[in-house]
Amino acid sequence: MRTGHDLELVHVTKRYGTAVAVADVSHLFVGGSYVCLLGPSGCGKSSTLRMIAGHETVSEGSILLSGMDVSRLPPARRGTAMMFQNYALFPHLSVTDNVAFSLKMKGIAAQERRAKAAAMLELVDMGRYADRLPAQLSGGQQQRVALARALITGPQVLLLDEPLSALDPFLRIRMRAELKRLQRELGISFIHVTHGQDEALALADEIVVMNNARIEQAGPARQVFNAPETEFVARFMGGHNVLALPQGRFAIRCDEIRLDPAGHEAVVQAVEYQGAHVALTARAAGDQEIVALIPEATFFEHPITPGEAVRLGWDEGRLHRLHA
Ligand SMILES: Nc1ncnc2c1ncn2[C@@H]1O[C@H](COP(=O)(O)OP(=O)(O)OP(=O)(O)O)[C@@H](O)[C@H]1O
Repeated sequence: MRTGHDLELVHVTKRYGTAVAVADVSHLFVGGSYVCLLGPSGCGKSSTLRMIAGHETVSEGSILLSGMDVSRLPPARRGTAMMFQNYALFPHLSVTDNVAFSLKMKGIAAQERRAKAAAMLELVDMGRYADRLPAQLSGGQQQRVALARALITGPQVLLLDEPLSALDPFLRIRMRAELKRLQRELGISFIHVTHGQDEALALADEIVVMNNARIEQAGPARQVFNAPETEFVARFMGGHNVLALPQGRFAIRCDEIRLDPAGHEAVVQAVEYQGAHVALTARAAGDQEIVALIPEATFFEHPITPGEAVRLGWDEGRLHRLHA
């Protein structure tokens, strides 16, 4: 559903010399939503984000924000702001001066700059670090400062390039909850580049999966996970088997496969304990590998070891036909 603050890519292509990094991509990013751009290394995610930010020129096509063509505007005049992977804070400036930097460039008076910076630092829970230098902060704290610095410009769209990749796993999960909270509170769009499926599932209202410079599939997180349209999306999102059946190729979630006396014969190759589930990797007729996630309690009623023959079944209705 369109809103007044949508961001729209219309047949956008990015070339570096003869190499095509983004190939004729069109997409509507609905205003006020959290979108994750997901895909393997080199698929064109960062190029897409940098074109939206204005840090990279568009080779062909246009970028519209709130109905206005911003493709040729400088970054500061687009209504977007970008938070970089390495945070890019000025090392010699205090936290407050880093956050207020863009306001200084706009010629806003010192008192107003400080008041706005203080409010932004409160928003990201960094008020008490206002006078420190970046080197005196942890990675997670530097990231909050970088967020405040991006948000102070009042963007309609915040662009985040792998914002969590430099954090340890514990902090990453905390910060992602924080990002989601901020997006909800501010009501603006966040477009977040990641190559982490879990991150995208946890955060996104919409997931846009890119592959080979194109959008392979886009939709609500649950839909992309549960109904992958292509083999690439099924394998990249994980948690699925791709089955070659007489009627065609299908995806089915690994937790939809069960031990079933009436099912297909297979020989167990590996057994992996995963806490809530046990993952059985088995080989069926036609050299087909099938992974079954069996609930832990069910598995341990009759534990299975590699080399054993099992029978695996599923509901036909849970199969999703793959289109490529
Ligand atoms: N400045 C550049 N000059 C030439 N080629 C580039 C440039 N930037 C990116 N590319 C190429 O464009 C393609 C897409 O790169 P991009 O950085 O957009 O991918 P990505 O999906 O963000 O990858 P990653 O997850 O590794 O950051 C890659 O093949 C890359 O080598």
